[in-house]
Amino acid sequence: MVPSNDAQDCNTSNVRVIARMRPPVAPQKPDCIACTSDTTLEMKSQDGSSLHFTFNKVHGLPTGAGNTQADIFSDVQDIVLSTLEGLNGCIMAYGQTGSGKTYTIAGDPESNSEQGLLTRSVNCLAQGSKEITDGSQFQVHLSVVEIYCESIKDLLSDGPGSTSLALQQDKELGTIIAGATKVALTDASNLVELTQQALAKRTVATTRIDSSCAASCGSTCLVTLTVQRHLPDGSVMHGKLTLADLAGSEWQEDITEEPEPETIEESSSEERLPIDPSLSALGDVVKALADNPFGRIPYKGSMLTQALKDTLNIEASMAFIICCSSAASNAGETLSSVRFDTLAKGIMNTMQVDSLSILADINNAQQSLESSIMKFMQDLKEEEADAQAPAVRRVAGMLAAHAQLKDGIARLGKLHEMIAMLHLDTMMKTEQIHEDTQRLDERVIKAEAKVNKQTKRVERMLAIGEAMLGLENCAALQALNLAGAPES
Ligand SMILES: Nc1ncnc2c1ncn2[C@@H]1O[C@H](COP(=O)(O)OP(=O)(O)OP(=O)(O)O)[C@@H](O)[C@H]1O
Repeated sequence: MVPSNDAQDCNTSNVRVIARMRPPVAPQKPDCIACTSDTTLEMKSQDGSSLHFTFNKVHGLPTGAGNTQADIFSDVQDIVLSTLEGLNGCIMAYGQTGSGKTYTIAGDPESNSEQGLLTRSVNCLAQGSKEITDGSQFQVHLSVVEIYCESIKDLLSDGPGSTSLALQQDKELGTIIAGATKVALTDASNLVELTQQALAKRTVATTRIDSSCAASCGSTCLVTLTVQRHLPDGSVMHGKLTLADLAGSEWQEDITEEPEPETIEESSSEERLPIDPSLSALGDVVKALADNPFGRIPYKGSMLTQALKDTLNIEASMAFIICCSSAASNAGETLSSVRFDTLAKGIMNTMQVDSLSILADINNAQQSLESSIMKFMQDLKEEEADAQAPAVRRVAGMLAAHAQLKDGIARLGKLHEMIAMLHLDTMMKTEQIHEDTQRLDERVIKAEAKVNKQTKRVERMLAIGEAMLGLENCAALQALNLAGAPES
């Protein structure tokens, strides 16, 4: 069996699998596993046959990529930074006890070169948030818990209830560990103390028979960095990064007997289960994601998989760091670890197949849409020819009606103007007539007064005339009398 997945670019794939070889510790037995390039591992069996495994990146001697803590971080740095954009990510260290999982995740926070992914991630978030200049405000919180025998313990607190925390669903934040201490971080300055405190509180991993548990358990440490980004428009983005230092991946049959150097054939049985039930559940989730990432994923299988739900899905970025030893005595475990990689790579392949089939669907849909549009255009052209003449006539009729209407409106406007002028003229004339009438009235009054005056004069003259006539008559009578006219 030779897994033959092609290596993907380590910094672009949503799911990446990285192998990290732990340097041999003297006096380990001769190497049985070696890096053959910075993406391939070769595992030699005692009979001279060999298996080859391909990863996104292989770190270790003699020909693998650099194996420093900084080298490992550079493979996952983009996942860390994506949390500033409101995305989720998960980086898991998987491998047998002593293979370097804690060294990879925590390292030595006091030493610059030995700092693990945690300290480097916090520094990276602090630097990355400074480089975002759109006015966003960032808050980063750290919580560290241990999952041991399906019980969640707060590693940053000794308070009451800190040993049996529960998982809860939050509308905005997704899956949260209720009551877990959250420490606000601005930089990595207090990480030395916090990391030491958390490591000291961690249950000593019991990968051999554990009398306190029904099933033998290992201790998994989950370090969560939550990022809140307050945007200038008032909205808030949430990103979450989980660093998982998984329980040792020893296999069940190994706990009953001292490990013997195995042949590859003996150790390649796929029936065996990891010693830690939560690792079995993790394997189920990874397998389900590989088979059908849009199907039902069995997160409920363990506390670990439930806690990882937000960061272990196809919308999140995932990195599996397979820590392994090159020593022959660890061949069985190393083979199991790299087999886990095959599962994880299955997710990657399924996602690629899915995206390829989605792309193919989109292409098909696009092609059928294009041909529908072409046909529609053709039909339209034909119909246009038939429909054009009556349509043009209709339009011409409408244009003529419109012109008539415009003309009518213009004439109406002129008429309105004329009426207004006429009205003004009538008003002016009425006023003139009114003034003339007044003047006439005044003249009539004056004339009447004059006539009255004349009439009175005439009446007076008449009266004088009558009086004179009377006097004349009297005088004539007197003269007659004086002349001796007979008395009557
Ligand atoms: N790549 C490495 N370079 C240098 N030292 C390493 C490396 N990997 C592991 N070590 C050393 O090996 C020892 C065991 O490593 P570590 O504790 O990280 O293993 P582990 O896988 O976490 O084991 P456990 O499952 O018991 O927690 C430590 O002393 C660590 O410093």
